Amino acid sequence: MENAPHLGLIGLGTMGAALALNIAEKGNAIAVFNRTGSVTDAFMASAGALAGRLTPARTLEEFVAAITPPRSIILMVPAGPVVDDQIARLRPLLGPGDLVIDAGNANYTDTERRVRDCAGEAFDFMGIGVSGGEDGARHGPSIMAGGDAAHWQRMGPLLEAISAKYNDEPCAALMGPGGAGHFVKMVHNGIEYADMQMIAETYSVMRDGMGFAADAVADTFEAWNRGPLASYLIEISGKVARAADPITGGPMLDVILDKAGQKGTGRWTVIEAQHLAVAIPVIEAAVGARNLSARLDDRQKGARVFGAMPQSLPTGSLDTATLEQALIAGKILCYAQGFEMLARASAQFSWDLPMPAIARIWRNGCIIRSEMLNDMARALAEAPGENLIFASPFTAMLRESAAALRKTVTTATAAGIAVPALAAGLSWFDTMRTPRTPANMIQAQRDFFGAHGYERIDGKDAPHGPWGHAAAH
Ligand SMILES: NC(=O)C1=CN([C@@H]2O[C@H](COP(=O)(O)OP(=O)(O)OC[C@H]3O[C@@H](n4cnc5c(N)ncnc54)[C@H](OP(=O)(O)O)[C@@H]3O)[C@@H](O)[C@H]2O)C=CC1
Ligand SMILES: O=C(CO)[C@H](O)[C@H](O)COP(=O)(O)O
Repeated sequence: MENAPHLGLIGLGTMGAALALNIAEKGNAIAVFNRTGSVTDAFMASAGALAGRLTPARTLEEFVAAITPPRSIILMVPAGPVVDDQIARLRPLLGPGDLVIDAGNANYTDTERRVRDCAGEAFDFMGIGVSGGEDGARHGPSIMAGGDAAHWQRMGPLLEAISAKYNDEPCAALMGPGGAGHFVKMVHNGIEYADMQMIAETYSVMRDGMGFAADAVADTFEAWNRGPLASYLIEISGKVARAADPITGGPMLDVILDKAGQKGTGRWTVIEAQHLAVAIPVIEAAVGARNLSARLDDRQKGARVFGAMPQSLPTGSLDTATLEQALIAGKILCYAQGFEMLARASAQFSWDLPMPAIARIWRNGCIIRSEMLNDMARALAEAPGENLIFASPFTAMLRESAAALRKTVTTATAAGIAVPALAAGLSWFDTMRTPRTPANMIQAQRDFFGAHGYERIDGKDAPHGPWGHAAAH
């Protein structure tokens, strides 16, 4: 039976190879195919004892023929046209009962379109979000599935088996129909961008403002990883800061160009947030910071024209305990925005997203896994409709940490250390506790130039003005 798979996987890159081995390790036979045949050979050579459960194929025809119907075929290829191309190539080879599963980082609108397009086909289609990088894919990722109950009934047991576990609970769940799984994965990545950016901002304060060498930065992150900030991203930040460059012998961080890459999921999150009219300024700032990081020439010109930033902080003006509290506050505010976006999408698209389950399956396996997500899962279960800042224990944590966030943002800003994500979190928080914002001025301006109208605070009728329109010229 080992060589009669119902399962297949296309795309033996970083994620696909690791996922295929994970699937095989859990006792499943699986056929594998990769566009470049030599990659398949290298993959099989590295599979060791698991090779007996793997059926390599040289052509797509051979691959499909090697899978016993009903077939479940996982795609692990780059998002976008490559997925459409793979589906088009598979179309003539598949039959009733077959299921194609896109496990890459697809844009959820593409997934919705593919689900619609497959409605008239013999085979079926579902999209799942997978997080955890190579190690997660190999040993247990977090899996956000999109599809209907029948899809989950069919694929759920396998997805749960290969997923990470938190206290024996699988970090895999059905998010909702169509593109819901990929939407949740997209927001996961938006939060990932923001988490990473805020950590990088505290690194900047330590490096540029406090004169910390890389080892001192590593010591700080290691210490934080033993407290409320304990998380995969803090852990790897400590390891990154500790690493030495094999060429110069100096800190690895010091030789890495400060130009952040991005494949699009963070940008998609920001775009979708605008469509949903939900404010996620911490994630927006993180995406903007990546964009600005690419403009090295302009940044060098700016330093020449206006004077270089940042400057050192006055001695004793900030310490690592304050920075840690600032990051705790920033993290809570960022997740509050991310979960609010998920709640808004859930209502807008009638998805009924399982909010507590989302926090639960992010507790392990994925890149944003952290201790705090356990409390978030509990808070979302107790008060599903409530923004996290109003939920226990986060209200109390914010009361304790908000002053540190303000001190960090103001002190860093005074020294020209850019902390856009932390500052965006603070402004959002300040707005969320402002009973009367200056939006009355916006409404008056809109009515002045466009007769858009406004509401009065006393509820009385207010058609327009009075603005004395001659004054406009
Ligand atoms: N890397 C990560 O940490 C994570 C990645 N993802 C997502 O998983 C998917 C795969 O990523 P990853 O494994 O990192 O990517 P890799 O670049 O490592 O692998 C890409 C795979 O896709 C194949 N491929 C590329 N272009 C084509 C094409 N035109 N036609 C057919 N096959 C093609 C490659 O085959 P060949 O060998 O022939 O080039 C290779 O097998 C992406 O959607 C990514 O966003 C999701 C979570 C984490
Ligand atoms: O999905 C992921 C992690 O969850 C991938 O690693 C993704 O590539 C990260 O996004 P980017 O490359 O834009 O930083």
